[in-house]
Amino acid sequence: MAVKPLVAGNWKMNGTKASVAEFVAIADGVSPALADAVEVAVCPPATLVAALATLGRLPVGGQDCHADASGAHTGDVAAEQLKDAGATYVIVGHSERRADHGETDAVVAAKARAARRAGLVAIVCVGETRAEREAGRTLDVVGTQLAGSLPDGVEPTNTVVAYEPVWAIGTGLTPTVADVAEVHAFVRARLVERFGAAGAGVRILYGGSVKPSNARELMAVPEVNGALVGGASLKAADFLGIVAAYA
Ligand SMILES: O=C[C@H](O)COP(=O)(O)O
Repeated sequence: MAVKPLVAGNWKMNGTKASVAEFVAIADGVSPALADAVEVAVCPPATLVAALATLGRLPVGGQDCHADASGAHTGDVAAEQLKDAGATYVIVGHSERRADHGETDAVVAAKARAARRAGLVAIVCVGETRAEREAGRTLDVVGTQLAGSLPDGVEPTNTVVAYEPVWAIGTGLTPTVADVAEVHAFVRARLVERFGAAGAGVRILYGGSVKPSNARELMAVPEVNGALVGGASLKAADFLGIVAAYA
């Protein structure tokens, strides 16, 4: 099934009001022809979601959401609040959330359900640690995370999966093309097995040290339907250099 790729920037805990100019520079760099070929989105910190979304230039996403729609959860953001701020996407289950906040697969699935309830598309992250890869457990780990983190009823319109090997995030290291191909083929097979035809259309992004210099090679891997980009999404020139893999 032909799917339109997605390149999403995850600004993580970076950015202030001054970063709006960088977002505008990214949007300015996405020509109509490029926009036909690839969807480009930015997930800024929660403080900037409304400011960027209000511009109406590119889809915007949150980086996390609470499973509840409202209530006594100091410091958390509901999917409904992100939607209200103009978000289209929300990342859930990023390995930094899993590590820093002890998020389990069940918690991630509850957040993905919350995203759907609010009308957001959940970008559900999975990926193995270095120790797990070295122990030959990559597919086991990714399979378990997928089974536990994806709620029932996944459709291409409500869910994106991001495969992000933890050891590749922010390190400059990437898996070989063959390793990326193996994991993405595995993820696709699991999606189709569980969700049937819908699973064939769900976009599977690769994330972890994607740069302008390696984007073309990584984006050409079968079943890689785009990228989730951290550090290189903070500068418009770098991010657009990655998006250009689809030009
Ligand atoms: O969500 C994005 C990933 O964690 C990748 O980060 P990175 O591109 O800085 O390696």
